[in-house]
Amino acid sequence: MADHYARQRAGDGPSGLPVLRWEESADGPLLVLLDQTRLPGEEAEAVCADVPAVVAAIQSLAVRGAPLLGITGAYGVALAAYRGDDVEAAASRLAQARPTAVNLRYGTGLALAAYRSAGAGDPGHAARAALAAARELHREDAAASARMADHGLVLLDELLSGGGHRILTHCNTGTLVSGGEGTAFAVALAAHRAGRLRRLWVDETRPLLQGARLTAWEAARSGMPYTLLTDNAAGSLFAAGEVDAVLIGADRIAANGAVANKVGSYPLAVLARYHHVPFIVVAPTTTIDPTTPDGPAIEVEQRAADEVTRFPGGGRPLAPEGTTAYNPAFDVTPPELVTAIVTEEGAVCPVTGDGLMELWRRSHRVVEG
Ligand SMILES: CSC[C@H]1O[C@H](OP(=O)(O)O)[C@H](O)[C@@H]1O
Repeated sequence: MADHYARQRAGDGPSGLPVLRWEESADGPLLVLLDQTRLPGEEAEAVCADVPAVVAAIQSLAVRGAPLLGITGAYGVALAAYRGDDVEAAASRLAQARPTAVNLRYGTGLALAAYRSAGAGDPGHAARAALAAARELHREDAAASARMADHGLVLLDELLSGGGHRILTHCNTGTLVSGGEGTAFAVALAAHRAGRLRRLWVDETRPLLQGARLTAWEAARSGMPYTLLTDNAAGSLFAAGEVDAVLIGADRIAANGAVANKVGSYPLAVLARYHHVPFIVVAPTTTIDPTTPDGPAIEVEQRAADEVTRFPGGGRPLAPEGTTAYNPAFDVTPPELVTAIVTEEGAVCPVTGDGLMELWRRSHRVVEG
């Protein structure tokens, strides 16, 4: 099976490349991804002709971010169906490619349900049904992103006084994680467009530096007033009174409102509580998992030590050979430290399980299988 391969596109300034697209080629369909491991220096594409290539792209974070993982998983099921592969096995591999972001399981489940309901009698029809489901999820996420931006800006204006908001964000939650303009970043972008973003503080987000590499790139493209900081510097910003609110995304939200998000989010929640700063999570309802009761039940992905012991991208050593490393991709913030959760259906503030489930029920279909 071909691994995903890079396809250079002539860089013409700020990227006009789509984050993800389905392409019909003479040899069959392709899933073409903006390779996020190459940003910000290169705007290159990872071209996936089969599911192993899609799985490799997910596991290498060439494509990443909970909502986009769900969309990618759905297209991956369609790719398997068009290729005549074992679609059930492909869906299982895709759903398990990364364990924490529930969207991946949800997106593959949607496309698989569409494929199954089309029936085995006409494989072409079943493949088209899976692709249609992926495209609908893609459209729905774009719409959800816009609605989250609106709800999030209203909440920010309610919680904060004055006109200029100083927002701290962690990891990357913009167009690179979404069918639209993202989750938490989309709220900051809406504040910027409304003239109410005084500063976007961007955590670099060790070890893979999604903040430095991706959020700074997106903020620059959008003309936002942003400043990069090391993760270690966040505490002194709070102490200096320079943070009005924290805006972050999520990879899985448990039924009681516990939030799994990029490692380093939980310390920010503790800092925010100590300094009486709102800690706001922005995520579509597809990130809420009613089957996960609480934070301890969330499986946290553990990643390779060399992401910590080497410069990003497998560069030269940062630590002596043989150094072991603790490298969880995420941590879990308990609901009592979360000021609000903003979804496309509205915000829950304060965070309660009942309030969260009400938002989930407003938009969620039950996915069989
Ligand atoms: C709102 S989805 C973005 C979410 O996903 C990131 O994780 P990763 O870069 O490993 O995919 C991070 O947790 C972001 O908050």
